[in-house]
Amino acid sequence: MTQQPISPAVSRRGFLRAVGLSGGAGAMFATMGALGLAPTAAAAAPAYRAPTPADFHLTGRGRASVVILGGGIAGLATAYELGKAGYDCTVLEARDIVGGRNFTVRGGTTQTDLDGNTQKSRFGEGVYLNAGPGRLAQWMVTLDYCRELGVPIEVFTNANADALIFNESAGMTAPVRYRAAKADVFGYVSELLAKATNQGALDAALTAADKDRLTTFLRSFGSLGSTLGYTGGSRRGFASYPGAGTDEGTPLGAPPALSDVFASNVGRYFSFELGYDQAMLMFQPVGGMDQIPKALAKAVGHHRIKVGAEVTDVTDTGSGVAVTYRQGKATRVLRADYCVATLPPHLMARIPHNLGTPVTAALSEFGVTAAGKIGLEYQRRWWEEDDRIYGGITETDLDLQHIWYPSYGFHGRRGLVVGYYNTGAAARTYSALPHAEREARALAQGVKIHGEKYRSELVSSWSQAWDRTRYLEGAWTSPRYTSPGYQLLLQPAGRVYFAGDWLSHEVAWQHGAFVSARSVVTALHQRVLTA
Ligand SMILES: Cc1cc2nc3c(=O)[nH]c(=O)nc-3n(C[C@H](O)[C@H](O)[C@H](O)COP(=O)(O)OP(=O)(O)OC[C@H]3O[C@@H](n4cnc5c(N)ncnc54)[C@H](O)[C@@H]3O)c2cc1C
Ligand SMILES: NC(=O)C[C@H](N)C(=O)O
Repeated sequence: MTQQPISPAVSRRGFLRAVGLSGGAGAMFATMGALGLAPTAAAAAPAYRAPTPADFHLTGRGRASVVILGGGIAGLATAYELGKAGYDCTVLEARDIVGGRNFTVRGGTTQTDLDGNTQKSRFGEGVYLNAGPGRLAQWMVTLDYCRELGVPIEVFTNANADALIFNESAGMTAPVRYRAAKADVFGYVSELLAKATNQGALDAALTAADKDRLTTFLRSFGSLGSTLGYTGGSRRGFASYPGAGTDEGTPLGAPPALSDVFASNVGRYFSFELGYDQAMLMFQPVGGMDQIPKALAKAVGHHRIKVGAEVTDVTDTGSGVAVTYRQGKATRVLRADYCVATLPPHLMARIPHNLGTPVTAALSEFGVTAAGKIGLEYQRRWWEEDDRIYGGITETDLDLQHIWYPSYGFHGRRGLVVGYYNTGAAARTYSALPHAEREARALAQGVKIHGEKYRSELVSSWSQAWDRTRYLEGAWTSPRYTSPGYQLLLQPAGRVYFAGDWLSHEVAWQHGAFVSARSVVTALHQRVLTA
């Protein structure tokens, strides 16, 4: 595919065009008209309803003690909600910090993995890596907890027309901007469909009026000419953006041939930003994702949370629970009326208990996905200065998979790029390497996209291999929703309840952990009130 320059100069007019404002409201209504959506038709649309119940309160006071295994989001949310209703909660967390997979790395963070390798972060002041969760959709209950707990949020840029696409296996030797790639794919697809429509290929499916409306829509959607051909245009962007006086700018030029555009396979990334869970606007807590568990822990009360406390046995005594845990050199037993276990299922399955073999079998059913991230700290924000990329994601077919540019600290001195965020086999390829080799591999690949500065301007790095992380051993799990095992774990095993994102339909999202916790808290409270 033709190489396109990626760092043209920007002007205000170019910006307005880029954000779709240059045509004003008239252009918007013209597009609505093309779609058959006259402003009056919109009035007939179903009334909007908020998607999820937001705030949560248990009614009535509960007088019981509860031991909560795991201080991730599900464990902390359980302690928080039960605590609000009067319960006496204690959280046992094996790591030396709360948050679980919600883990933010800053300067000074240290971690020893399952292989005994220790990293110590040298990130500078204000630089951080959200090694686990990074983004929140607006409908997620996670945002309600941010509001309730006073955790400020800011926009997380999940899609950016100025970010890049690089498909090495398709023969690309340089990246293309999303903007140009979208213009070309939308343009050619529209051209084909418009011409097929015009030639009668869709006559069986479309009335004459439908054909007119569809053609009008495709003209605008694909930026087609009067003969329904796609020939590029300003939508692709400029090599030099328009300037003062007589400077009309230098457009990127004609698009590659239709066949080359499809062969480049850039279109495979466009559906991502349409996902109900990945669509813009998305959000992140200001200062790092771990502001959420920090705020939860503060609200629960630090005296109720034991860190460095590894649970080693769970026994339902009939009249209560006895949980054995190791803290430092000591082994202790904590007794309570009830227990809520929020450890990852594959780890809970290994802990001795008397809850029955069907419970162990059900816990063992979950498949575990690997994922990894590397944070690359640079001495200057070259992606903003040189490449004009302010946040967002570059997509690749390399095993680094995704590069994330930061949605915080714009125009600051230093900054951090997520140099890979990969899952599955690609993640395991990296997790099998020591940190220095992960870094070297990530840099060798990133150089193909951003050039030698990607290597030469690096200051420090941190890599997180979730499958090699103690007390987690995976990024997320795959529930078998219809299996009797999954159904079994939705019920308490005697006095022991289970919670976590793995017991929700939003696995790999904190939302799942929160709603699972709410569900268990509700069931437990009901039982206590009616006992
Ligand atoms: C790479 C990655 C990206 C993600 N991206 C997003 C995102 O963008 N947005 C989003 O909302 N979510 C995201 N998630 C998912 C999110 O992190 C999880 O859904 C959520 O944090 C799960 O919380 P949890 O409490 O259910 O589980 P966990 O966080 O797994 O908590 C379990 C806790 O149990 C502890 N534990 C384990 N063994 C023991 C033991 N023996 N004794 C005591 N304690 C023990 C663990 O240390 C841990 O703290 C991502 C996750 C990963 C890994
Ligand atoms: N792909 C996923 O959904 C995992 C995680 N929730 C993320 O947004 O990165």
